[in-house]
Amino acid sequence: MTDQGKPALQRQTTNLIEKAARFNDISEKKTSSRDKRANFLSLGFFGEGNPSRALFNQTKNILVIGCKNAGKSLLLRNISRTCEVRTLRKLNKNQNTINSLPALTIQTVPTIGVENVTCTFDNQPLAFREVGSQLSPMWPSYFEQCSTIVFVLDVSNYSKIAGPATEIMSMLHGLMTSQSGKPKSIAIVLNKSDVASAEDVEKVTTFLRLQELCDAYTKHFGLPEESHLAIVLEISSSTGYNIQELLTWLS
Ligand SMILES: Nc1nc2c(ncn2[C@@H]2O[C@H](COP(=O)(O)OP(=O)(O)OP(=O)(O)O)[C@@H](O)[C@H]2O)c(=O)[nH]1
Ligand SMILES: [Mg+2]
Repeated sequence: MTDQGKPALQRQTTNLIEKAARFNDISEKKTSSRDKRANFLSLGFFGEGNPSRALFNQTKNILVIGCKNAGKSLLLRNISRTCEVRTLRKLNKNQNTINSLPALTIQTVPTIGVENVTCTFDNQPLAFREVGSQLSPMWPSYFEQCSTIVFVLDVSNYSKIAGPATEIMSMLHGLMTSQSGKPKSIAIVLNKSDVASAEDVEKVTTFLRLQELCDAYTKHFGLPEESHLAIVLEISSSTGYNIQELLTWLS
């Protein structure tokens, strides 16, 4: 039977099926499977510029520890703000860098117990958990639940530096001797670098042999230096100095 001979409804259906087949054929040739996934994801369900990471990236659990008043809570406030501003700027297709935020002047209160903060940096979900200094004997029990540890060290007062250094050594030793699977990433952040009395961070790093400790830790797990498994970073939770660098390393 010719097309003319077919009932109208059947003809229309055949046309539609042929059209759909042609469209698929063209789309198949034009679009690689990767592009197709990106197109699907860019439908806008997930908000940000490259949402595939938000969908496929697992949340990273980050433990934030350090002595009393080291600046852990203020660091988390600044991290939250930096993530929000960066996301907004990206959405507005403004700029990707955040250089000009005013210093954070909010007052923090000593953390009793545990404080959780979640945010997203470049579509990587991050879950921070600050465990207050009062719980320092229990820090090792939190190691298991995280992939990364940020140890905050206050470098504004030289007399306060020796205590945390011992904590860092015992933490690294504990992690090296534990049998848990994947090695944890470690950032030792030298905070309050904005304070006039702050020790020269290179001096602190050398004095406490922090870089050597990080290198030994990385080597212990058979990883090259370039893996940046353990890093030392000068920051200021107040001015935001190097917060973006820390977030880049974390994500
Ligand atoms: N100038 C300056 N002050 C800071 C910085 N980071 C923290 N502070 C101040 O140090 C004090 C303690 O900061 P927190 O963030 O509460 O310290 P913490 O480590 O969370 O303290 P605990 O929860 O008690 O263990 C606050 O008065 C902060 O404003 C910094 O980078 N520069
Ligand atoms: Mg706190």
